[in-house]
Amino acid sequence: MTNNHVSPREKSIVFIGFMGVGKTTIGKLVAQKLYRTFIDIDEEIEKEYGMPTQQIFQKIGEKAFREKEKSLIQKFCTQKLKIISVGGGAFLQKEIRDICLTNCTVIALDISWDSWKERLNVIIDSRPVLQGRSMEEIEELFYKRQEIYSAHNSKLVTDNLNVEEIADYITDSLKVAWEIYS
Ligand SMILES: Nc1ncnc2c1ncn2[C@@H]1O[C@H](COP(=O)(O)OP(=O)(O)O)[C@@H](O)[C@H]1O
Ligand SMILES: O=C(O)C1=C[C@@H](OP(=O)(O)O)[C@@H](O)[C@H](O)C1
Ligand SMILES: [Mg+2]
Repeated sequence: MTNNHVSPREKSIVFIGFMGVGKTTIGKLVAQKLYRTFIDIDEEIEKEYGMPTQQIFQKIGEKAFREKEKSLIQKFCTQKLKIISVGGGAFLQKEIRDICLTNCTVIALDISWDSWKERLNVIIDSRPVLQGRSMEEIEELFYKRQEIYSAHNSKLVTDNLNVEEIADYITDSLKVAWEIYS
């Protein structure tokens, strides 16, 4: 089942981008502004396993996490009218990229390395992928991952914007696009 036949207005919206760029925060705000249901795929995975991501990686392993990530993305991204934030590693899987791009409007949130590194302290405890890596290794991962985020419908560079400004900009842009295509 796909929902690639649905109108742009009804398509679910998916936020992608590197860990800590703001997908969960912005997704939640955009959902509120558009009166839509918000789904955070990491939160759904955590609910299924009954433990935080950190523990899922430690006790069950990344492979199981990635399988669950794929099946939940398949489940929610084929529904209409949802606002969905996927984890920063989701687009490593081609199947996930295809599901999202076929069924949804994919918005990439981008940030420069200089701005992002200020955020590392806030996020590191809950991001197993970043732990035990040097700053140089994290920087390398940051740039390597940019390739997978290039598969999108639109992109916003978020440097120097607060979360309200970002959510307002995205909401307004979506409304304009929906008017044009209606
Ligand atoms: N535009 C922004 N400016 C400042 N802090 C931000 C911004 N967007 C997100 N944050 C903060 O960065 C951290 C990571 O945000 P989060 O939404 O969890 O990112 P992601 O889901 O992409 O990993 C949170 O503490 C959040 O409050
Ligand atoms: O980039 C990644 O590999 C991951 C990103 C995380 O989500 P956020 O991008 O919301 O931090 C979460 O899915 C998990 O820790 C793995
Ligand atoms: Mg998140």
